[in-house]
Amino acid sequence: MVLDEEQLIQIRRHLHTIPELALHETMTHEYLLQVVRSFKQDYLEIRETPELPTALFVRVKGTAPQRTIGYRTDIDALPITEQTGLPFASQHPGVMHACGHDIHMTVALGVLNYFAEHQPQDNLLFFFQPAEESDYGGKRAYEAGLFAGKWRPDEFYGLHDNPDLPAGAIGCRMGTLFAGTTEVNIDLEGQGGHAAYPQDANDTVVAAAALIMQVQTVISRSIDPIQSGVVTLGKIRGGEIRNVIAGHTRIEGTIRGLTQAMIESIDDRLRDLCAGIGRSFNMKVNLELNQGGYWPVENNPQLTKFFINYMKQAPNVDFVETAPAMTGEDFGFLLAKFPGTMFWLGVDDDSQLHSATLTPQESAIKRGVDAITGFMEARMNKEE
Ligand SMILES: CC(=O)N[C@@H](CCC[C@H](N)C(=O)O)C(=O)O
Repeated sequence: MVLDEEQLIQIRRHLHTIPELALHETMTHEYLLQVVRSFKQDYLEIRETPELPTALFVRVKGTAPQRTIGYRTDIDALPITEQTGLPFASQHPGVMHACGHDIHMTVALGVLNYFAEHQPQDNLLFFFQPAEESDYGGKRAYEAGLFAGKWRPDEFYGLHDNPDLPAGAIGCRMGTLFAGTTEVNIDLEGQGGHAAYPQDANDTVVAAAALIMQVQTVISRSIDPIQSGVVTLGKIRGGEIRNVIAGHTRIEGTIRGLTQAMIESIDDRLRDLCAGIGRSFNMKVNLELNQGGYWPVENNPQLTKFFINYMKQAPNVDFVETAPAMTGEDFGFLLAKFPGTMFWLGVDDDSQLHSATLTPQESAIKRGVDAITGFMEARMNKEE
């Protein structure tokens, strides 16, 4: 039976109650399995992967396959305490689907459900991916060899919800859609001591403050203003009590740039600044930069042209040509391995992604499912 809009919304609401952090998506995985097993099984093959236990792969066997079309959704949530007041709000304290991955999963299930009922011409591969917000599950899956043999997509598609677009609208662009990112961890190791005797200690809070202010000059003074980049230091932790000088402070942040060259040049400036602070404050400053799989999301020219042309002329699809965004996505890694397209699905909300009040419009789900199934059917009827 093809899921109707109400059933899709119920699935989304259940997923919304059980958000889980990267690589810990066990309840989500179980629920996804349960839903997929409730679909018509004639053309489906479900695969669990001990190498990446919370991932789920589902293959739909085509009638006369010329290719395998991949579709990826992320499944993890964020360490945010929900403040929506919704009756189906998160039941997991301190964790929330604040980036809309509950919407992403539901759209993927809707598309899969449609093709479980209407056997496609090409093979389809659905990848329910753990760890998008951190820990780069897409890269992990690739490096564990999970896309080998019949599980290799010839082309790959995936979406992200977008509160700034009308509910159900599809947004996309040729070229770079999302930035590449580098996760930044900085540990300052000084000498703790009594608050009254700074001369005998080496204060990492003061050094961290100086470093944070210097980092603010990277974008404004070291980067071509015509291009763009971001450095956000989102977390700092140092010291335990007001009257003890902190011997250790940790800063965590993220670097963003639309090209790999930009990311690498910001990485280099950060290395220089950390080394300089280490020298001037006479302490160890350990900088760890980890790009993981968060490469710039580069849409494939040929496939994206076809995608955009389809969406522009499809009845019932509002298509919006979008600008590049500084959000990151480890789908960028997978798109560097397999050609494909990432796109936005509008969910029309005043709250931004990663906000405790994010409330995507649920009408976007069915419209997203219809747009994607229509696109996939059109793609299957194309020779190359
Ligand atoms: C769509 C989205 O919000 N993605 C995340 C990806 C995070 C990448 C990485 N963990 C980092 O923090 O650099 C984003 O924050 O853009």
